[in-house]
Amino acid sequence: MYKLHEEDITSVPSRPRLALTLGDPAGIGPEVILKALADPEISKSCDATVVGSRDLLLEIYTKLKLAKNSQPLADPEELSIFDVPLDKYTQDEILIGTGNAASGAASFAYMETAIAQTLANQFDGIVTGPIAKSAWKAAGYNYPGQTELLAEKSGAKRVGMLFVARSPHTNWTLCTLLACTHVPLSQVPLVLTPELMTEKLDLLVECLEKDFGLQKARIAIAGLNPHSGEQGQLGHEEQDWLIPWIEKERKNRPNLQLDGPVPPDTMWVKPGQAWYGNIEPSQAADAYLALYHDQGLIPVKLMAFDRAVNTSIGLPFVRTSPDHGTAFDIAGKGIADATSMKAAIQLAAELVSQRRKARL
Ligand SMILES: NC(=O)C1=CN([C@@H]2O[C@H](COP(=O)(O)OP(=O)(O)OC[C@H]3O[C@@H](n4cnc5c(N)ncnc54)[C@H](O)[C@@H]3O)[C@@H](O)[C@H]2O)C=CC1
Ligand SMILES: NCC(=O)COP(=O)(O)O
Repeated sequence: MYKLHEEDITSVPSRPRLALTLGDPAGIGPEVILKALADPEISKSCDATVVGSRDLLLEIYTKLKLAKNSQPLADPEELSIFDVPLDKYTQDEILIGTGNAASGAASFAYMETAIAQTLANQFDGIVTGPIAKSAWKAAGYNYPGQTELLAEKSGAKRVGMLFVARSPHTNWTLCTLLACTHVPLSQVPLVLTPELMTEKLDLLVECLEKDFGLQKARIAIAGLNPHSGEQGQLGHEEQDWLIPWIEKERKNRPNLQLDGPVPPDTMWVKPGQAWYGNIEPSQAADAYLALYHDQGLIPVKLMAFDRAVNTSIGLPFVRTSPDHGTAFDIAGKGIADATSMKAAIQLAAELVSQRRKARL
């Protein structure tokens, strides 16, 4: 269904140059990067440069090697590393398993470095290790997430948070865009507007065309309230603006199939069936537009927590990230699963190749 294939990576002259930020060094970011780069399939898919503190990475590597049932790890001595050294005070304050001001300052510095280097054309894209927003805040950086920092530094006016996951059962691809992201639940109905929805739909359509080769996509759009408001009985947003907005967009975009507002609980039945192979993939939509963070991410993580990729769309370069967070509870134990980080690296490499080809 989608045009992306592994051979896309090898048919371009040079391998995609990817910056891999360590994320919060107190979390599992360094571990999943070292595990991912130990896999030859992953390391050959791109020219990877780890952006982070070399000394700290060596220290974490040494500890992880001693962990029980230690899985293969790339040796930092053999990796390309863009060193972001930390002062001794900051390095001493970093405690594996606890996000704090020091770990937040470190992960922020890695991101700033990777973004600056990518804007200076040293990299084609960034794969980010997970950070803790609270650690950024403790370090004095008040951003809701990495996406917002990326948008600000790159000057992108519009940005979208898209989760992409390929089913290991059927190879079907689940694409879920969040209309609003790090917004408290009480603010969601206030933040959602027809203008915001149009912006997100534009981004999604551009991405499906440019990155996934889909010109006539079918997109399912969730309702906000139970049963999409049950004709106003269980909430009014659908009648007030969501249904009129979808009808207007249907008229404006005749090449798209826009379903919705789909009752939010049943919206995920078909993708679940397509994911597990219980229906033909063609019966599911090409992409799902969820109205808020948990409406989209609970089903994505139920189906694909081990392999979904958080993809920023609308930036001037490729950015992907695993879907999981810092997992402080297991950091340093050597048990973190690197599948989502591997998928994030592979997808970034594919997207870079796809965009290069589109420019030819
Ligand atoms: N892209 C990013 O930077 C993201 C950052 N976060 C941040 O991470 C921090 C922790 O968030 P949580 O909600 O606890 O989510 P989390 O994803 O860090 O952890 C949730 C649960 O899943 C487990 N887990 C997560 N990744 C795993 C892996 N690769 N292998 C094995 N088990 C894994 C953890 O041990 C934990 O039990 C928060 O500060 C949050 O803001 C959360 C999601 C994405
Ligand atoms: N739940 C997604 C998430 O927290 C990722 O945020 P970001 O750091 O990629 O902006």
